[in-house]
Amino acid sequence: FSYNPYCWVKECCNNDYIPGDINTLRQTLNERVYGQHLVQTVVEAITAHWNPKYKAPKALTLSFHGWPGSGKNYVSKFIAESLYKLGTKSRFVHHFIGRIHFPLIGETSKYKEELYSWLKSNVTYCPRQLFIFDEVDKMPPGVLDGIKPMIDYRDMVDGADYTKAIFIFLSNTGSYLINEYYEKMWNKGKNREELQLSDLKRGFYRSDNIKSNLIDHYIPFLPMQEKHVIECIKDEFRQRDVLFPNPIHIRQVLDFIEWGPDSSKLFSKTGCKRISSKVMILVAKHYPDDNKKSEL
Ligand SMILES: Nc1ncnc2c1ncn2[C@@H]1O[C@H](COP(=O)(O)OP(=O)(O)OP(=O)(O)O)[C@@H](O)[C@H]1O
Repeated sequence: FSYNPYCWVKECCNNDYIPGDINTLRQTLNERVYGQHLVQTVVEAITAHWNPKYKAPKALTLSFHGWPGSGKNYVSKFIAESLYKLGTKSRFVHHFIGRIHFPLIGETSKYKEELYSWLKSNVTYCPRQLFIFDEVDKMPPGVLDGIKPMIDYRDMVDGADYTKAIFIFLSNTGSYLINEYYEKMWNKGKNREELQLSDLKRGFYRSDNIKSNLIDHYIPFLPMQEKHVIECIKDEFRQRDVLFPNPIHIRQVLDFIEWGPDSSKLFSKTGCKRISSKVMILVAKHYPDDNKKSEL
């Protein structure tokens, strides 16, 4: 552990606090994220990015696209938790939300300036920062222009080195395109896992908030089908100590979910969102504390 007593009590910019545990990330994404085989690209990208051998030429920029409730925030949380000892509570992990942090179009230049100096002071203190921008599609256009020099191919920008930073942009942009493409595949009887990154890339280029040549990896999140939602429901029961929920109760949660599109009713319109409140009610009603672990 660190010899600096300050670091015994406060988070420091060192390997103890930033272990960059890629193996845990790989395993967690494999085991806990359902139906998103393409997210493994993230593991490869981060492995290469933080390996000094490869000398990253720029900050790593990942752009997650997809339907609500398909796992974009969920995966970002796992990235933060495996790279930083304090996870999302780390002072090196920053989460900006479009509608909350940048609500007003008229304030665009102010946001741009503030964002620039905020990012700069953080990266100057510790280069291994994680910046997550959620709801990118709901930010006033132009806010992210201010950070372009920081994610471009440059060793130093204004005295700061951004090449070890990671930027993740989350949005629903392109989700109709992803869903339509996947529905067509499904109609042809193809497997979900046959979908490749390259199949969808062109669509993202057209509808992007940031200059597409500065994004290193576009990750499409596929819409959630019934079998994935069932897994999410079981997770919610497990979190409340119900290891073997009654299938009738799983069905009751499924019945609350709306399915679309009209042509196939293949996907949950809310992905795996809004499940927990339903599960909570069922657990309170049907699983008294003393027999939670067994099937009722
Ligand atoms: N692919 C998935 N595998 C397992 N659980 C998932 C998955 N997608 C979503 N969930 C569950 O649903 C919750 C909500 O998902 P999440 O917040 O990641 O959605 P999102 O894609 O970020 O949606 P939005 O576009 O509305 O921000 C997660 O906290 C998780 O519990």
